Amino acid sequence: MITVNHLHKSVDGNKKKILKGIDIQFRQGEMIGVVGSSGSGKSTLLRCLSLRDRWDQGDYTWDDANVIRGGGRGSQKYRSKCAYLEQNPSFYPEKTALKNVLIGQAGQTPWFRRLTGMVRSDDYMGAMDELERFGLIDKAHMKAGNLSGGERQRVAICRALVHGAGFLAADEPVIGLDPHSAERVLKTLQTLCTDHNKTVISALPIELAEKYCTRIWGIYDGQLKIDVTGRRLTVEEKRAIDLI
Ligand SMILES: Nc1ncnc2c1ncn2[C@@H]1O[C@H](COP(=O)(O)OP(=O)(O)OP(=O)(O)O)[C@@H](O)[C@H]1O
Repeated sequence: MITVNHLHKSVDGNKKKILKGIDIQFRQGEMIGVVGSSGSGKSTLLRCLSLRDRWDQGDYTWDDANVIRGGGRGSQKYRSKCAYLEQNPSFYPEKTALKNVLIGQAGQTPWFRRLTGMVRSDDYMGAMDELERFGLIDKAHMKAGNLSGGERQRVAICRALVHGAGFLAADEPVIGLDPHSAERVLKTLQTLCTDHNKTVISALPIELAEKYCTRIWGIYDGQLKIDVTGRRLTVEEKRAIDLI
C-alpha cells in the first residue's frame, strides 16, 4: 500500500500554492488516470509522487517504509524506483533506441553511466528482452531521433523498466499521438499493471482515463475532488473538477 498524507507544494518562494493538502492511498498494480482542467496541478502531482519535485510538507510511505517525512524529495534509493515519463521524452537523438534504453533516464541512473554510456552484457540482454516484449525489437538499432511519437513513448517505458522502476508517472503520454499509437501506448501501460504489478499514474484526457484506467483522480485547484474506480464520470463529477 502506498500512502500520501497532506502533500503540499508551492513555488515562487511559497507564494504560489499548487498542491493544497493531498491525501491518497493506492496499491501496486493500479492504473490511475489523473484528470482536471489546465493548471489544476496534475503535472505537479505526478512530479511529486515520482520524487522529481521536492514536497513542502507531507508524508509518503510505501508499504510502511518512510519515503518522505514532513517534506523533502526522498532519497536516491526511492527515486531510482520511480520513473517520470514526460510528454516528450528526452533522448540522445543520435544514439539508437537500445543505447538510450541502456543509458537510462536522468534521476534514475548514475551520472557516470549516462555520461560514459557504459553497459554490462546482462544489461544488454535485459534491454533487448524489454524492447521485444513491447514490440520494439525492430526499432532497437534505429536512431532515437527517427522514432515516431508513439514509439518514443514506448521506448521511454522500456527505459524506465530496465532501470528498475516499479512506479511510473506519465504526464500526458499520448498527447499529439494518432488514435492507433495512443491505444498502443495505453495498452502497454495497462499490461505493466495487470501482468507486472507496476503502478502507473498518468495525466490523461477524461475519455481515455474512463476507458483505460482502473481508478480516476479528479484534481481541481490543487485538491483531490474525485477518487473513483475507472468508469464514466457523472455530469456532477465533471462539474466538480471544472471539466464541463
Ligand atoms: N515552477 C513554476 N513556477 C510558477 N508557476 C508554476 C510552476 N510550476 C507550475 N506552476 C503553475 O502551477 C499551476 C499548476 O501547474 P501544473 O503544470 O501542475 O498543472 P496541470 O494541471 O498539469 O496543467 P496542464 O494540464 O495545462 O499541463 C499552473 O498554474 C502553473 O502555471
